[in-house]
Amino acid sequence: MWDDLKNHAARIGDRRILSLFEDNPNRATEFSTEALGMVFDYSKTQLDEQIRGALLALVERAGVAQRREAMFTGKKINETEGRAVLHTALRNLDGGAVPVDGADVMPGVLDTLRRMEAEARALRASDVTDVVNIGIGGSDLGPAMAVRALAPYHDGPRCHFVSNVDGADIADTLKLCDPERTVFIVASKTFTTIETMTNAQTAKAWLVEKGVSAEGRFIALSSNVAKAAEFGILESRVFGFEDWVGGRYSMWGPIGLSLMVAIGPENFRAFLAGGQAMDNHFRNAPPHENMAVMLALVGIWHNQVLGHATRAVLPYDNRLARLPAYLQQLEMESNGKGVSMDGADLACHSGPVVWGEPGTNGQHAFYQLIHQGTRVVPCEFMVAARGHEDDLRHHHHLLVANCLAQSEALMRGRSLDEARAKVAGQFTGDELERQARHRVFPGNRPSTTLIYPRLDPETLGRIIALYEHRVFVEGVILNINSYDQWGVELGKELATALGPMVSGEQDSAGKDGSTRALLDFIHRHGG
Ligand SMILES: O=P(O)(O)OC[C@H]1O[C@H](O)[C@H](O)[C@@H](O)[C@@H]1O
Repeated sequence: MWDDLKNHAARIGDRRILSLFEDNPNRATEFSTEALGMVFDYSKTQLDEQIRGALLALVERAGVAQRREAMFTGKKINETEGRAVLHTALRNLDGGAVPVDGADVMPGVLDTLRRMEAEARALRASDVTDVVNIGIGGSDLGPAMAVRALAPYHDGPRCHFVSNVDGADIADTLKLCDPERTVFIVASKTFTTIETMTNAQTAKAWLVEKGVSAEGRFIALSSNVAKAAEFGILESRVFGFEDWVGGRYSMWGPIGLSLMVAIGPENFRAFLAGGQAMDNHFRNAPPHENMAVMLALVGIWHNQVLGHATRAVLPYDNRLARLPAYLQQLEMESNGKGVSMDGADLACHSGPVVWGEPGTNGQHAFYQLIHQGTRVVPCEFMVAARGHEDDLRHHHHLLVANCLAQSEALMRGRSLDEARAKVAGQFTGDELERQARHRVFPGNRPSTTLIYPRLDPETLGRIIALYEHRVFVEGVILNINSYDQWGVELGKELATALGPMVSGEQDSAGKDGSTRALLDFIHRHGG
């Protein structure tokens, strides 16, 4: 199968993407997927009928449909941790029963959702002005991204996000808060993560220092209810979730509490409904009309087949500024693995490096490399037809024009002849030639565009669920367990061992020369 795809790559050679549009006037519709009011346009890539067919054969051969049913029905597809993968249950608002080990998880899910709603309503009605979410990774990136994304719906208390163990993070945040009117949400699935526990203790100490009782000022979001109680958080303010919710998939449940406080329970339900609608689409649409499947296949084509090691996520939607960071965890922690399900070396490359920034800012920074660098960076553009600022429609028109211009420029490029014509009035002879070469754009660079009406809560839910399912499909095709993260363990172990060496309680004997020299520098400079 991979050979088949490699043969297609050889067949197309340096074929111009633009010529595919000339050959087929319906290409834009035939090579895009429409679902739930959004369009995923992958026509500005090299995909043709045959390549799409070969990619769809991968879906069939990997058993994506069977694996998908196994996920939705609570089978323990996270095999290295022996867990089901059921973040979809958290948004299964009007769906049926979801069994894990023979018991329906839905009554518990809906009960927790109602408790969260009561808590959010109480907080929104209280004199609390600031809510600080203390969490990291999956207990931070989702709500932090979404609170920013849905700013136009934010009518609750201010929300802050403290994640880094760097004291600067919490210190800068606490400066903005009134201790009498601040509530801390300690978000940690395990309730053992050192960064989060350290920040939570610092928050508690800050309240004490300010003469404010910590009682009633802390809420816990965790699957380790016992640990949360040990920290002194009232049981009624602990919102639990089960081990079948992975950290980076957890914003749909209790980890989303800060978002619910910000935008209100109704809007949060709309976000969940958007996710659920994408689940239904993913579960029911045939592969070639399935947005998540096609998004995954385009990714596989660019990364595993053509060998482009990175992909850029470029939202032309400033409120999605944290989406690239969110997707970095979602995609790279899920599919950044070198071993397949059965423990063998992966037969192809793992998932790509994901990076990006909102447009148009990125254009004035790194797009130079995207247009003229020697490596190809497949770009994933995202844009809303309409913004929220109706009185600033001219801004939105410029934003959209830039988004469309970039994908067109990447595809079209600028030939040497065109470049010569650009500088003909300024230079002559060899100098004209030299100057022209600098102005050539190779073009033929692939991009996709996800376009949606407007970034409202439901649409955000659809987009996030879409990317979750894309990761799932890529993971199944690569035969990766997308739901564990053993690769983060070693650094944590070594950090624990290094702690006393940094503080000077223990000497650094046995460490490598570089680590010892760095420790030495820190000690010499008062660290
Ligand atoms: O929610 P927590 O248990 O505190 O975990 C926070 C994060 O830390 C870990 O190191 C994992 O790599 C992440 O997947 C997780 O989201």
